[in-house]
Amino acid sequence: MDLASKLQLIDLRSTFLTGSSLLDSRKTSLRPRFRPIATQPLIPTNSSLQTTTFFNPKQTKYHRISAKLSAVAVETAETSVKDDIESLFSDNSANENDYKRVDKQSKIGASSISTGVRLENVSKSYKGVTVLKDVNWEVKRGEKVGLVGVNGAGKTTQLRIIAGQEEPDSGNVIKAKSNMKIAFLSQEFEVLGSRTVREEFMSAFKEEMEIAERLEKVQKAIEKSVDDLELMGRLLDEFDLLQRRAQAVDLDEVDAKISKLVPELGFEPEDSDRLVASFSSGWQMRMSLGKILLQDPDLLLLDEPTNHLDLDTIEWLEAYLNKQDVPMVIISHDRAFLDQLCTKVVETDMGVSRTYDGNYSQYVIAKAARIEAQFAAWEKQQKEIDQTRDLINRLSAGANAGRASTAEKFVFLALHLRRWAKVGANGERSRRLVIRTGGGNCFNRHR
Ligand SMILES: Nc1ncnc2c1ncn2[C@@H]1O[C@H](COP(=O)(O)OP(=O)(O)OP(=O)(O)O)[C@@H](O)[C@H]1O
Repeated sequence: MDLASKLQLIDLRSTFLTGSSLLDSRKTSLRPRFRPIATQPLIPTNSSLQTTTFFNPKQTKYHRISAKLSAVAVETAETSVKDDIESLFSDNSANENDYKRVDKQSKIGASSISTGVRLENVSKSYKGVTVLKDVNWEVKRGEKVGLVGVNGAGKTTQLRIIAGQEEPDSGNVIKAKSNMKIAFLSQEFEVLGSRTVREEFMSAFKEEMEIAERLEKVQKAIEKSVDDLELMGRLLDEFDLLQRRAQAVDLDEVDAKISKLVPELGFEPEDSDRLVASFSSGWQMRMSLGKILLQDPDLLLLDEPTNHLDLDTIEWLEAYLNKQDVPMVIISHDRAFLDQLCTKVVETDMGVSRTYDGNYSQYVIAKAARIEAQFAAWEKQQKEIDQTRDLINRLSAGANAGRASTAEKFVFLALHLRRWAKVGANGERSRRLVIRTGGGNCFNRHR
């Protein structure tokens, strides 16, 4: 395609930048500033295309937008002019690598799931110390899983494995889709005090921001490349590509989403222009959470989100999270918080996980009942052991008196004692039976 056709094509495609709510200059928006460049020849003056206009003059309204944008734009190092120009062109290999990285972390196979994530036989050790041992559980859409366990039990490790920040030593993390958006809200809220509230929300749209910023840079480069037709052709191609990407990510929707979310999070309209630093940690948490939700995550991981929050904010957070349908995993030492939210509790104890349906109170009751049942079974076993030991003692006495043979004693032991080794009060092997054939006691018990 020749240069004239490319310019014409871009002229048509650039209409996505016009006629939207984003043209309202009272609002801060994601749009970059596009100045009309028709006053300046795009290509040498001997060309018939010199008066071609491919940006809408209305877009001069983006001055304020651009200023906002630059505050959140990713800073680039000053390099040579040539490097600057080359950096404007898309690097397709980056996307490919991203894809490979994501694919390595997730498995989609026979046991795939339609929503959320499943841990299958996940094990993890640090420096030879086992933290997780064949851990199994899952979270689906509509479910809120509370991860509980003592300090150091491996709760955060599980979240980090799900988020792809750690690799399990063995086992699988089955994800509903390979490019799953996993959002992680920790107690350290990721906000920048020097941004305004609206800029903070805009920063959630990393890809969209990058596209908007690059569109602006490429446009400037096109203006400066009038003496180099080959370069201009490449830049126009890049511009075309970026515009198509901008259409795909739908920049208009970004702005609408932010406008909808701001009041939902409890902010007043005038708060949009206030600096993040002027808000308390509770309000900064709302911003952090808002940014996460703006990205429509497929899975939400929360690690101690209530730390440093006042009671009112915790209650607001409970109510807000309760309305969300996204699969959620929550680590919290705040039992009331877990009680309000959880539909399922996964306890990790000595590296082993156990799933309980219901909220935190139901987990406490179910766990108590399980321990009671185990204890009852253990007590029953103790009685049987004592009774059997009496019988053995009597048999031994009988054998000494010539009434039972050694073979008869061993048959008795085989029948009655093997099962004792299997179950302890906590379900573990609690006793080891050692049968001595010599004199003295018939067996020893070791706890
Ligand atoms: N990168 C690491 N290197 C070495 N040991 C680690 C690493 N990450 C975690 N651990 C150890 O693994 C164990 C589990 O840590 P983890 O943070 O998952 O526990 P937790 O249940 O979240 O604890 P807490 O409730 O205190 O946050 C701890 O003993 C911790 O010291």
